[in-house]
Amino acid sequence: MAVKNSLSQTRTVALVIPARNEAPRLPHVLEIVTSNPTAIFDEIIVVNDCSADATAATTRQFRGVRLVSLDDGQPGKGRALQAGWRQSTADVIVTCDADLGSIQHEQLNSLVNALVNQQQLRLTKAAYGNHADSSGRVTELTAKPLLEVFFPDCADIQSPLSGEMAFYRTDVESLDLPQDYGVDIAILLDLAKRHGRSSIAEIPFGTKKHPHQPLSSLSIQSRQVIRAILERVERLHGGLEDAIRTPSISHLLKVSSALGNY
Ligand SMILES: O=c1ccn([C@@H]2O[C@H](COP(=O)(O)OP(=O)(O)O[C@H]3O[C@H](CO)[C@@H](O)[C@H](O)[C@H]3O)[C@@H](O)[C@H]2O)c(=O)[nH]1
Ligand SMILES: O=C(O)[C@H](O)COP(=O)(O)O
Repeated sequence: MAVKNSLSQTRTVALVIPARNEAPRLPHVLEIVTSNPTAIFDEIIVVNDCSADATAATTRQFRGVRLVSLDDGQPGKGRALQAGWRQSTADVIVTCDADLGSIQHEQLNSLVNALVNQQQLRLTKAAYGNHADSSGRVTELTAKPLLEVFFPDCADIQSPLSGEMAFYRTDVESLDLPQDYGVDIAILLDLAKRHGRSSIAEIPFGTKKHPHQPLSSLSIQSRQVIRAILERVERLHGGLEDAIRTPSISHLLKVSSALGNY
């Protein structure tokens, strides 16, 4: 069921779903991705990330879905994703959260179709909502402000933290990625650095329906996202000191002094 691009090159596609304690929500996502005849996945891999619930048993109920189980007591979304795609030889990897109430198979197909048919693209990502009030809290309060300051080329990305993405397996295999929630923004920034901002495209996915974590959990997630961004400031800009001399920081200082007038 591999996908052909406009040059009739055949690409194999794997869907990787990281799942930690997702037994109640995973069946909805798996029903959608396994039941549609137009789906383009050669394999579907669920990575059960140290779950304490029936995530593994739930996955086994779906024929044709491969289960990768991590049970060393060191969970992390980034390492679950990487464990998933390391089990695959597919050309294209699609990632999708296990808890999405809003996912449609056409949306995942469109990530792959855009990637393989537009030669300049190396990463396609879901874009959710269309204004700050319909976006995520970590996205608006942590990721976007930091991107504006340190990576202004990427500041227009609507959903930099979306977990629904498509990319080439060989492209990400050589990246040094975080093991935690920093992984999505790290993939974005590393591929933007390697191939340029124009290699990334967002695909509208409408409104995201997913469980909302309490602030105490999002605070941890936020720290992980900050660490991933600052590590890239260090690696890509040569440290904060150099980044501070860039026009984006002077812009920020102007903005903050303007805000001081209120
Ligand atoms: O240790 C973990 C934590 C999460 N997950 C899975 O990863 C996915 C996303 O986790 P979730 O807690 O639902 O993330 P959100 O709070 O919705 O976070 C958003 O923002 C994160 C930070 O950028 C992204 O990683 C997510 O994909 C994105 O949905 C889900 O399938 C989880 O089961 C794991 O496999 N291991
Ligand atoms: O994507 C995000 O910013 C976080 O996952 C939080 O999302 P929420 O505010 O929709 O719960």
